[in-house]
Amino acid sequence: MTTSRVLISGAGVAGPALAFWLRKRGFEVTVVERAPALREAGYKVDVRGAATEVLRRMGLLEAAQAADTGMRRITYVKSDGRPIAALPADLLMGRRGDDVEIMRWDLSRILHDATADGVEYVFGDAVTKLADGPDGVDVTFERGAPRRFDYVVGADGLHSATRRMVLGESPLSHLGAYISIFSTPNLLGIEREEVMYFRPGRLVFAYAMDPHQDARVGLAFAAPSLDFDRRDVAAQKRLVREAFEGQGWRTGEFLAAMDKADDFYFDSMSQVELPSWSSGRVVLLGDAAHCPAPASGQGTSLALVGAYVLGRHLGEADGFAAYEREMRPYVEKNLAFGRKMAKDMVPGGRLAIAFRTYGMRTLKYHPRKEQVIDKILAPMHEAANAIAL
Ligand SMILES: Cc1cc2nc3c(=O)[nH]c(=O)nc-3n(C[C@H](O)[C@H](O)[C@H](O)COP(=O)(O)OP(=O)(O)OC[C@H]3O[C@@H](n4cnc5c(N)ncnc54)[C@H](O)[C@@H]3O)c2cc1C
Repeated sequence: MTTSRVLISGAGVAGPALAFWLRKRGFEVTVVERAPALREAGYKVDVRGAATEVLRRMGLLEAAQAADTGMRRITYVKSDGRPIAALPADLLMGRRGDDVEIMRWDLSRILHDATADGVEYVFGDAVTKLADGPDGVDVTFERGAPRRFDYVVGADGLHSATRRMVLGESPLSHLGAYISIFSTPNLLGIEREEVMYFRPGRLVFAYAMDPHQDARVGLAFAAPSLDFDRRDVAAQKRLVREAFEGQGWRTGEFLAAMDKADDFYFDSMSQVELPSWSSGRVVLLGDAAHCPAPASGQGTSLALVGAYVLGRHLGEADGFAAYEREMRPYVEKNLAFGRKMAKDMVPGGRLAIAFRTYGMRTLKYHPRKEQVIDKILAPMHEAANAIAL
């Protein structure tokens, strides 16, 4: 029997994780990544529940834990910067057992390094055309020579080009908010701390691991679907400025830092919901198949678990159907959770903020705050564990 050749488009989280399992099964794996190198920009992401078990089975849990952000505290502030409440990060984020919070690039690097030997990584290229036939998929690249693969996997994120090529335009489900995130000097001098500030229809957050290193600032705001060019960064920065100008606390300084930031990220809080994740010999994975929206905090976990499940089934007669059958209920739970979180992430009006502020103030003194938080976060833990591996 000849070795099956698999092309994975995207070296984020899902792509290298799938490469890990396929290489183990003896596939010849190529990963093509549009960026010229592993993408360094990013934010912190969570690995929870079933996904931590996947990292353990990969033998990478310890490496991920060693790179944990070690965030200690979440502080809510008023417009004059005075704290409303400061609570332990693990408590508020509902961290359990082996859950990991890690910078996206650290995780991506760990997965890449674990697969660099034996997997062909091609950076700075992208698929332009897929011709799916009975004997394989003929793939045309932007730069490289055309090649034939037995299977192609689209692990190319929320705006997946693979998805567009095989399933046509599928509109994203906009959840009513936008989020931007970028690096700034650590203006607050914080260490292993996240600071949050709420305004009607707006959320500002800033976190840093080290007082001497850059912080990440996030600016999220409620808005109906906006028309903007995804390549026009200056226009996106203008949208964020319009939403946050004059909003108090340190937002003016953050906006000034945003203008200088070269790792500015901006996107809609959106989900991908598809009736099917494959067509012929092409299959989608991770955010490309089922982005649950950043507010869910579950995208990374879905990507890792999806890679594990697809890695077991790819190449079997009914492999894509089995992958989808096992993943669907877990994905649906997390999409539902993501929709709920997107509503809660950015507060509505002043009343909603007053309610939240009251909750945070009193929680600090609540004798059973662990149980209160556990109850609030029960749907997250349920979603994170809604698959038997
Ligand atoms: C602001 C923000 C905060 C988030 N916070 C969290 C969180 O707290 N917890 C959590 O679990 N998740 C979080 N996420 C989501 C998480 O980052 C994603 O769900 C996760 O990274 C999905 O992995 P992926 O590999 O499917 O996609 P991605 O990580 O997006 O990787 C896709 C890769 O494909 C590449 N690519 C794109 N197009 C092409 C192409 N045409 N050809 C080749 N390569 C291509 C990209 O450069 C990228 O490297 C957050 C996301 C955002 C945006």
